Amino acid sequence: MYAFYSLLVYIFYTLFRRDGEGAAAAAAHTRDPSQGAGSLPRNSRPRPRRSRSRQGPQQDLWTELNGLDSPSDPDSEADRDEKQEATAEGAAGSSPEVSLEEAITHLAEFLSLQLGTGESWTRSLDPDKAPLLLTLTGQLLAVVAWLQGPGEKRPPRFQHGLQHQLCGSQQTEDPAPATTPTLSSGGQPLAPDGLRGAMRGEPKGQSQQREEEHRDWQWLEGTTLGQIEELKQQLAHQEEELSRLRLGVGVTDSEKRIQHLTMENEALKQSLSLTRDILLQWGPGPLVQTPSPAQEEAEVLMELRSRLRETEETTETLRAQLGVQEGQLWELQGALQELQLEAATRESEQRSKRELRQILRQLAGLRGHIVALRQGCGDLRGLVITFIQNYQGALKEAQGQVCWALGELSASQWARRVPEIRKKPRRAYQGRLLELRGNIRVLCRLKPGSSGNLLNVDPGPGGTVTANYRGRQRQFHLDRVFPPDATQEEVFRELEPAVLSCLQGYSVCIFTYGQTGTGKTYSMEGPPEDPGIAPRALQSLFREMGAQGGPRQHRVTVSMIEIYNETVRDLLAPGPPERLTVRQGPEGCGGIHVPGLTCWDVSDLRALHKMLNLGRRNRATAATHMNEHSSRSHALVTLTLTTAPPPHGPGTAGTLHLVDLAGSERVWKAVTTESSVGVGAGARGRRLREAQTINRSLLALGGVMAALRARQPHVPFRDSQLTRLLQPALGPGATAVMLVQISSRPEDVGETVCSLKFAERVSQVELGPARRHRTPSSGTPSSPSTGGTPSLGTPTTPSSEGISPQAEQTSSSGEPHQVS
Ligand SMILES: Nc1ncnc2c1ncn2[C@@H]1O[C@H](COP(=O)(O)OP(=O)(O)OP(=O)(O)O)[C@@H](O)[C@H]1O
Repeated sequence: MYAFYSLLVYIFYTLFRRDGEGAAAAAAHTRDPSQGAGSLPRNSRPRPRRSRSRQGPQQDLWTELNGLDSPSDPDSEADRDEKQEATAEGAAGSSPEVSLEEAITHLAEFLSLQLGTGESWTRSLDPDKAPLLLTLTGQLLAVVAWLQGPGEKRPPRFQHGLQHQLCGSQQTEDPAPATTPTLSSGGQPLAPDGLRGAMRGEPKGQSQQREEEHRDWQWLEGTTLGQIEELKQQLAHQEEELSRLRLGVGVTDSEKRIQHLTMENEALKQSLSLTRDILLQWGPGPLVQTPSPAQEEAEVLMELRSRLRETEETTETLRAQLGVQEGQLWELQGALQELQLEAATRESEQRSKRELRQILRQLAGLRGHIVALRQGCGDLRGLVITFIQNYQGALKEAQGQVCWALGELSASQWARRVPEIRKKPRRAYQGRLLELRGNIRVLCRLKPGSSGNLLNVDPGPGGTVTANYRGRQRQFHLDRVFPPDATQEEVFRELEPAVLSCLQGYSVCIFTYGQTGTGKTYSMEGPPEDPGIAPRALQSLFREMGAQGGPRQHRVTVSMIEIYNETVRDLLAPGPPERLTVRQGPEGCGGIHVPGLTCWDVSDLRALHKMLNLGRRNRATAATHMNEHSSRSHALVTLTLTTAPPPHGPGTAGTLHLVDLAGSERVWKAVTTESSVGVGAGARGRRLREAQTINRSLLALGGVMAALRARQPHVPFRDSQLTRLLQPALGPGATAVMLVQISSRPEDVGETVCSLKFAERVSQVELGPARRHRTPSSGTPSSPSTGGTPSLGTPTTPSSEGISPQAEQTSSSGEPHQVS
C-alpha cells in the first residue's frame, strides 16, 4: 500500500508539474522522472503533495516502482539492481527514459500484485470482480494519461483501462449520450465523445475543444465522485464490521481482525483524502470549489464515534442506574407485599370488630326484650299476690279464733293428765344421755299422703331416706326417721330427754324445717286433740318440775317472737305486736340483746298455754293455695327454766327454744299457683316478698350451718334476723335438734331432696360438748346473767343466753303486768 501511494504521488507530481510548466515541460519531466528524486527514502511513507514544484522523490519512487514488478523472482531482483544502477546514473545526469505508459504498466502490475489476484494488469479485468480501489486508481491513471498528451499519443492500454472503468461505473449513471461510454470494434469499452475525440486528435476549434474538455472534466468528476461514494460505503461497511467485532469479548482473532480493519480503514481514509486533494487541485474551477466529502465524512465519522462513546458511556451509566433502580424496585415490591399483608390483617380485624359490634347490638336487643318480659312477669305476680291476699285476709280472723279455742281445750286436757304424769319416775339421766347422743341431732318425719316410688324410707334410729330424683338415686342418713304413720307421741318421746335437760341447765333448741305444708306446724304445735312437740314439752317440763319439788323451786318465763319479712315482732306484747330490734349482747358475754321484749313469768301449765295461744293469735299467717294454714313467718318460743340452787350447791338456768320455721318453697311455685286462683296485685306482691325473705333467711341459716360444720372462725350469724336470734341456740355448748318434715308426693320430690341435703349438712355440724349453765349457790334461783333472786311475781332480768325478757312480766296467774 505504501508503494501504491508513492506511485500515486509520483503520478500526481508529474501532472502538477505539467500543469504548472506547460505541456511540453511536463512531457520532458515525465520522460526524466529521476530529477530531484534522490532524496526520498525508500521505505518512507509518501504523503499527498499539494505543492506542484516539488520534484525530489521522483527518482526514488520510480526506482521503487521498477523493483516491484516481480519481488519474488531472483531475475527480477537482478533487473531491479540494474534499474537501481540506471537510476543512479540518471541521478548523475543521464537518467533513463521511462515513458508514462511504462509507468502505468508498472503501476498496473503493482496493483495486481497488491491485490493478490495473480493476474497482470495487461489482462482484461472483470469489472464485477475488480476492487473498487483498483478501479478508482485505473480511472485516475486514465485521466493522467489523457492529460499527458494529445489524443494520438495517449497509450491505448491506458485508453482501454479508462474506457473499461468508465463503462463499468458510468454505464447506467450518466444518461448523456455524448458521455456514455461505448464499446469499440474490438470489444473494448470506449471513452466519452469528448475524450474519444481528443484521443482521435480530430481538429477542432479552440473553444469547442475547451467545451469538450470541460464536459469530459464534468464526466470525470461525476465518475470519481461516484467511486468516492462507493468507497464511503465500503468504509461504512468496514466501520460496521469493526463495531460488530468490537462487541466481541475476549476473542483474540477478533481483536486481530479489528486491528487489520482499523489499518485498512485508515488507508481508505487516506486514499479518500488523497483523491479529494487530487480532485481539488487537479480539476478546473467547479472541481476546485467542490468541498472535501471524505474529510467531512471523516469528521462526521469522528463525531459519530465520539457520540457513540458518549452513548456507550451514557448506556453504562443508565445500566448502573437501572441496576440500582431494580434493587429499589425489589425493595418496594417487598414493602408493597408487607403493606398488602398488613392491609389484609387490618381488614380481617375490622371485619371481626364489625361482627362483634353486630353481636353486641343483638345482645342488647335481647337484654331489652328480657327486661320487658321481666316487667310483665312482675306485673302478673303482683296480680296473683293481690288476689291471694284478699282471699287469705278473710280466713285470718277465723283461724285466730279457732286456734284460741283449740289452745283452751288443750290446756284443760293437760291439766287433767298432770297427776298421772307425776306418777312416772324421775329421769335424771336425760342430761347425760343428751351429752352421749351428741349436741346436734337431725330427725326426719314424712307427712302422710300419697306415696310414690320416688322415696324409699328406712325408718328408725339411724334410718335412711332414698330419693330417686332426675334419674339419680341418692340416700340420706339421719339420726332417726319417722314414717308417715308415726304419732305425735313417738316424735316427742324422741325429743323429751333434750327437753327435760333444760331443767339441768342445758340450752336446747328444737326447730322444724321443711317445705311448705309438710307438717312443721303440725309436728310443733299439733291439733288440740293430738298436741305436738311444744305442748308435750311444756307438759313434760311442768311435770318434771313438780316431781322435783314443785313450781316453787323453779322459775319459768316465756317469750314469743315472730320474724316476718325480716321484722322482729313481740307476739306476747299486751297490745298490738311491736317491732323489736335485735342487738349484740355485751362484749365478752356472747348472745344477743332484744330491748323491749315482753317476758311472761308463768307458774303453771295453764298460764303457759294461755300465753302461747296469745302468741299464736298474734302470729302473722297467710293462707296459701298449698296450705291454707301455712304460717308465713318464723315463730320462736323461748322458755327459761331457772332452778333454785340446793342448800349447798349452785342452781341451774336452762333454756328451751321451740322454733317453727316458715316453709321453704320455691317462689315461682307459690306465685304461679296463686295466680291460678286469681288474687289481687297487692296480695301477690306481698306474697312474693314473703317468699323471698323466707328463703333468704333460710339460706342464711344454711350458711351458718356450713360455717359451723367447717369450724370456721367466723360464723355469719348477722346475715339475717333468724340467725341472729338463733345464735345463742347454736352457740358452743348448746344442743340443737332439727326435725325435717318432708313430703312423699312425687311433685314435691325436688323440695324433699333439698330439705334432705340441708339436713345432711346440719348433721355434720359440731357445736362442741353440751354445757350446763349454773346459777350461784345463793339459795334462790335467779337469772344466770344477773344472779338476782328468783321469785315469782318479781321482775326478771335480762339473760345472757340470748332472748331476754325485760319490759314486762306476768304474774303467776298468767296476767301480764308492767314492771314497776
Ligand atoms: N303427720 C300428719 N298427720 C296428719 N296430718 C298432717 C300431718 N302432717 C301435716 N298434716 C296436715 O297437713 C296440713 C299442713 O300441715 P302444717 O300446717 O303443719 O304444714 P306446715 O309445714 O306448717 O306449713 P307452713 O310451712 O305453711 O306453715 C295440715 O292440715 C295438717 O293437719
